[in-house]
Amino acid sequence: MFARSAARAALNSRSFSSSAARHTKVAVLGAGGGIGQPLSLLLKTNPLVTSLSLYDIRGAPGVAADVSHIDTASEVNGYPADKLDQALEGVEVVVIPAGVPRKPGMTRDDLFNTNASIVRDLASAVARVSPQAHILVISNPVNSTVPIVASVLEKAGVFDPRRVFGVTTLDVVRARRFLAGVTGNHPKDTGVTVVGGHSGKTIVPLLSQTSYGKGLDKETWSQLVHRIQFGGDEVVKAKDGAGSATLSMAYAGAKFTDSLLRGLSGEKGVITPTFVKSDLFADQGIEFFSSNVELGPNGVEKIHPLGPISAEEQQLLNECLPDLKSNIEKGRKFVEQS
Ligand SMILES: NC(=O)C1=CN([C@@H]2O[C@H](COP(=O)(O)OP(=O)(O)OC[C@H]3O[C@@H](n4cnc5c(N)ncnc54)[C@H](O)[C@@H]3O)[C@@H](O)[C@H]2O)C=CC1
Ligand SMILES: O=C([O-])CC(=O)C(=O)O
Repeated sequence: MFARSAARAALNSRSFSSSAARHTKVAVLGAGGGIGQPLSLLLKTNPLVTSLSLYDIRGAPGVAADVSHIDTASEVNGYPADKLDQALEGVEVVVIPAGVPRKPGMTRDDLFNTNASIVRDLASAVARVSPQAHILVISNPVNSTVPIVASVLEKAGVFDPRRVFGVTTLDVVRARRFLAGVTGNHPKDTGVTVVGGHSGKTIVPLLSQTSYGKGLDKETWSQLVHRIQFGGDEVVKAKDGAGSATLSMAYAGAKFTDSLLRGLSGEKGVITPTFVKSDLFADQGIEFFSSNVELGPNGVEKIHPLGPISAEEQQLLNECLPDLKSNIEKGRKFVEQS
């Protein structure tokens, strides 16, 4: 009897302290867009989110009114173009899908001219209003927009490399799904670590590290790698001018946000690839790199090394690094010259 009531008391105190630790206010900047709307919906269903702040230069109050009727505990507020600072007040996690998407024939780098200044200005507002926030960058080109955010925060004197993330989760989601399609297994059994950056040849899937991926014949392997690297183009082509991946990206963005929130709330062993400031290839002048990262109460807790990779994967990595370096430098230079 005593043991049971003591156990119940312990449970109650644990749930009290964990809910106290989990009062997380999350902002979505670009909430009215193709990604922003379903992402806001998915975040509304996440019990780790207690308050959702939806901002866009177009349509956020409408999205917020709609999403706010969903019967989960979190509160939702929408903010129009001139209320960015209010949207960011007290926010701990900021997810940024603001910016233009690709049309057929464009590379992600072709988005730089429009999206660089959008991301720079949003990052400046975060630096001013909620400098402690964790920033999750979805806007492309991620290889450049993440360095832009870092540079803006550095200029403002508030950069903490543990709190800035490029969301590369869609590459991981695709790799898992496409590998399952090839092997006939359930995707839950075909997890793949994807490293590097988030565009074309900078996306490097480490299939040799998975039991289902390492036995593939050469032809199947190279088709699979190509599909993972250029999965975004598949969607851009199929949408035929109407944009790029939005629904799968919202899923991936919600998945990564959930991982971060679990880490922030003290869960151990939350490990996922994300594009962060990293020492892994710093000796080659590459400041940011996506690899498995352990997430914890402070954001990035530990950056894992790549682990053993095959000769073919080493070749992919060799092709990734020069492009990644120039994408990063382009982002850095943009803020220097702003
Ligand atoms: N990291 C990744 O894996 C992926 C990234 N993306 C990128 O995400 C971005 C958004 O894509 P979509 O949602 O499809 O585009 P979209 O055009 O449907 O939505 C973008 C939204 O951003 C808003 N916006 C523009 N400037 C803004 C500003 N200064 N402040 C706040 N909001 C602003 C627009 O009003 C619009 O509602 C694109 O750059 C796209 O390339 C897309 C898919 C995957
Ligand atoms: O391909 C695009 O432009 C959007 C994107 O980043 C992706 O789907 O991976």
